[in-house]
Order: sequence, then structure tokens, then C-alpha cells
Amino acid sequence: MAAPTVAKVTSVFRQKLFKDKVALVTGGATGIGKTITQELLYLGCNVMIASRKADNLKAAVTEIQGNLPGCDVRWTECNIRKEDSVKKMVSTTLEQFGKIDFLVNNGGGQFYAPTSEFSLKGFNAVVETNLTGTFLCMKEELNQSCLLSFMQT
Ligand SMILES: CCC/C=C/C(=O)SCCNC(=O)CCNC(=O)[C@H](O)C(C)(C)COP(=O)([O-])OP(=O)([O-])OC[C@H]1O[C@@H](n2cnc3c(N)ncnc32)[C@H](O)[C@@H]1OP(=O)([O-])[O-]
Ligand SMILES: NC(=O)C1=CN([C@@H]2O[C@H](COP(=O)(O)OP(=O)(O)OC[C@H]3O[C@@H](n4cnc5c(N)ncnc54)[C@H](OP(=O)(O)O)[C@@H]3O)[C@@H](O)[C@H]2O)C=CC1
Repeated sequence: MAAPTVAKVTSVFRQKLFKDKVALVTGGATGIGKTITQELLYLGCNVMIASRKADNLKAAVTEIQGNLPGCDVRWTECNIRKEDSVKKMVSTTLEQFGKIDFLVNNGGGQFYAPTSEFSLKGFNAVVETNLTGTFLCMKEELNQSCLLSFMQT
């Protein structure tokens, strides 16, 4: 008897619940962001993933398309700390998909280090990414399109 097929992507929500919606996921090529991206695709969204490293983005798109054949997932480079880069991310997504329904503010992170050894430059990098970067994404989404925003950082 053949072994049962195990779905690579699933959700507690009904498949195609978000049919034809468009989501933009920052940091969508790795970790939690990649998992969110795949669930949104499973639910019927078309998804743009965005972050700094093009190699990671390309590899994630290939992997996700293997897990969810026929899904529409695309990538664009963006450093959320830079306003021009955020503007371009949003306008590219609108050009390619025509709208943005959901923004997932997942891109970010921090360094693990004792406070006494944490450089000011490192602290500023974390604040500029998690706080300023999320602000820039939300502001640009509101200015150009978006309705709903999920925050994670
Ligand atoms: C309870 C668990 C919860 C877990 C939550 C998670 O988030 S899980 C994981 C989530 N995932 C991640 O966190 C993924 C990684 N996170 C990222 O990539 C984030 O974007 C970032 C904001 C943390 C790094 O922003 P960036 O790319 O701009 O950073 P950069 O490399 O260019 O460094 C800038 C400066 O930082 C300094 N510095 C360096 N190392 C340390 C250190 N160990 N310590 C202190 N400081 C350090 C150094 O001064 C450096 O300057 P230099 O010396 O180069 O002139
Ligand atoms: N794992 C955990 O326990 C927890 C995680 N979080 C938060 O959840 C989010 C995802 O974390 P996780 O999946 O664990 O870690 P990852 O390191 O896998 O994800 C972080 C993502 O953020 C992107 N990113 C970082 N800096 C920038 C930037 N300046 N511009 C655009 N994208 C950026 C990275 O892509 P790239 O390097 O290509 O730019 C990467 O894809 C983070 O914001 C993290 O702080 C919060 C609580 C707990």
C-alpha cells in the first residue's frame, strides 16, 4: 500500500480563504516569514517577498514553488531601513500585482550580546530596522495602497 501523501503546506483556515488577495511579506525568504508566505499562498493570496539578499529571495521562490505548484510568489530586493528602497518595493509590488491587501512587517532581528558589550552602532542598526523600518513600510503602504498590516518585529 502506498504511503499517504503528507501536505508540505497547510493551515487551520479554509484553503483559498484569501483567493486573489495580494500580500507583501518583508523578510519573507527565511524563517517565520517564509512560513507565513507559504500559508498565505495556500490560502489563495499572491505574495511578494522582499528583503536585502537576492540569493535568499530567489532560492525561497524556487523552494516555495516546489511546495505549492502554480502559486504566484515573486521577489523584490528591499532594505527596509532605506526610504527610497521601501518606496520602490511598494511601487514594484503595485506594478506587478495591481494592489496590496496585506502587509506583513516581518523583516527584522537583533544581535544576542550582553548590554555591556553591545555597540551603539549595533543598537542603532536594530532600532533602525525594527522600528524605523517598520514605520517606513507602514507609511509607504498607507500612502500608496494598503489596508491591513500585521506587525511582528
Ligand atoms: C527570545 C528570542 C526572541 C528572538 C527573536 C529573534 O529575532 S530571532 C532571529 C531573528 N533574525 C535575526 O536577528 C537575523 C539577523 N539580523 C539582522 O540581519 C538584522 O537586520 C539586524 C538589525 C540585527 C542587523 O542589521 P545590519 O545588517 O545592519 O547589521 P550589520 O551586520 O551591518 O552590523 C551593524 C553593526 O552591528 C554591530 N554588531 C555586529 N554584531 C554584533 C553583536 N553580536 N552584538 C552587538 N553588536 C553587533 C557592529 O557594530 C556592526 O558594525 P560593524 O562592526 O560591521 O561596523
Ligand atoms: N524567532 C523568534 O523566536 C522570534 C522572532 N521575532 C521576529 O520575527 C521576525 C522573523 O524572525 P526569524 O524568522 O526568526 O528570523 P530570520 O533571520 O529568518 O528572519 C529575518 C528576516 O528579516 C530580513 N531582514 C533583516 N533586516 C532587513 C532589512 N534591513 N531590510 C529588509 N529585510 C530585512 C532578513 O532578510 P535579509 O537578510 O535578506 O534582509 C530575514 O529574511 C524578525 O523580525 C524577528 O525579530 C520575534 C520574536 C521571536
